[in-house]
Amino acid sequence: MASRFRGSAFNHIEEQKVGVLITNLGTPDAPTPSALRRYLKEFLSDPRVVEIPRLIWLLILHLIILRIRPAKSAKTYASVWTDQGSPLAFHTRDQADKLRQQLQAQHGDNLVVDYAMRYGNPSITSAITTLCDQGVRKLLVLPLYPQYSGSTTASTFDAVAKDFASRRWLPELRFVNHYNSHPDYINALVNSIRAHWGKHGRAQKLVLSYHGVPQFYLHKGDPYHCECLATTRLIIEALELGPEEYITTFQSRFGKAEWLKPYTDATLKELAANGTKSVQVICPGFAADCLETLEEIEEENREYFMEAGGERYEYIPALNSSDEHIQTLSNIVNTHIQGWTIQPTGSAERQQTLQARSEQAKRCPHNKPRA
Ligand SMILES: C=CC1=C(C)c2cc3[nH]c(cc4nc(cc5[nH]c(cc1n2)c(C)c5CCC(=O)O)C(CCC(=O)O)=C4C)c(C)c3C=C
Ligand SMILES: [Fe+2]
Ligand SMILES: [Fe+2]
Repeated sequence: MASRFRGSAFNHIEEQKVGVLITNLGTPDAPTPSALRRYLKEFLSDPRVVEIPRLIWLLILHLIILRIRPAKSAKTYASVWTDQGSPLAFHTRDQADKLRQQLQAQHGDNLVVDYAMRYGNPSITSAITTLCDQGVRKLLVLPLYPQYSGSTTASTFDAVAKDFASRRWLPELRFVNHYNSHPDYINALVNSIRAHWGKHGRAQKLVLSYHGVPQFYLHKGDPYHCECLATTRLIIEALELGPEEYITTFQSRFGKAEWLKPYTDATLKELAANGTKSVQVICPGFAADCLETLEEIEEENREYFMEAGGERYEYIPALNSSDEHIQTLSNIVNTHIQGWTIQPTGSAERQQTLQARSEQAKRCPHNKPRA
């Protein structure tokens, strides 16, 4: 009888490894309407992302949004696309490569690192399968969302749980909920702002812009808004900024409902109209540069500010795969894997013994694939 549970091609007790899976939101495979349609369909069908009655939403999504938005979004994606693909894809890949280097230098190669996207590719299921096939029995998932939100963090957990529901032998799981006030993360942001000031001087106003969510998510208990404000508070305390020298805003509004306020675009227009001549914008909720920072903040909002009378507009890039960011992520991982034994890589001789046992173990019934 075919089984509904997935087995790993091979994972034997001898080969227990620790796996670290970093994830981000996801991005289309290409800046084309068809790739965008696929991506937006998966993303916007997630009930964690859009919380309006299912039937009504599915009608709006399929009859209106998926007919109009893919072509429009494809154009904006094309404006930030690189020869390495979508910025979010290549930054996340690069973060995983550097984090792997850093963690394996410390723990050896019985700790493995991979990355996945909540929507699109590489999927969470494909990454968990790759990790389990390598012998991972203890899995740490680190979503690269510093601030917790049901629409992002919890949705990532849902995808892991959905994958686990079809897996026979579950790895032990740990999941990082948030790191919005982690001292290393705050320091990394503060140092990045200071480095920018060192090169360009200060502006009149520091704008800390976070991705928005519908306002009713906050009223229903989502801690996202508070976590953003906490991140801001810790940054401005470290920089010793006064109330007139910074502002927290929310960007990337979608649809007609009210989202968290103040809106980034309206604020920048207002600031310029009221005489602020220079601003520096940082997006402390984005671990990597992506469409929402490169196109919306760096291009679109610059235009709004300059057209309304602003004179100097600077975007301070996301932490991406800077050494300090990788060190921060590595410290977060090390905190969360405490108590998990990672077997040393061992000598060539030990490797040979393990290899021989692996061959033997492949004949062991509980290691047979049960696809
Ligand atoms: C429709 C509702 C949306 C909610 C709620 C939402 C929350 C949310 N998103 C991010 C991070 C990212 N969002 C990105 C793109 C993006 N977001 C939405 C919609 C919602 N986001 C859409 C429709 C899109 C796609 C772009 C477009 O068509 O306009 C991205 C960038 C992805 C990329 O490919 O570069 C990120 C990152 C967070 C952190 C968040 C809630 C806290
Ligand atoms: Fe978004
Ligand atoms: Fe709040």
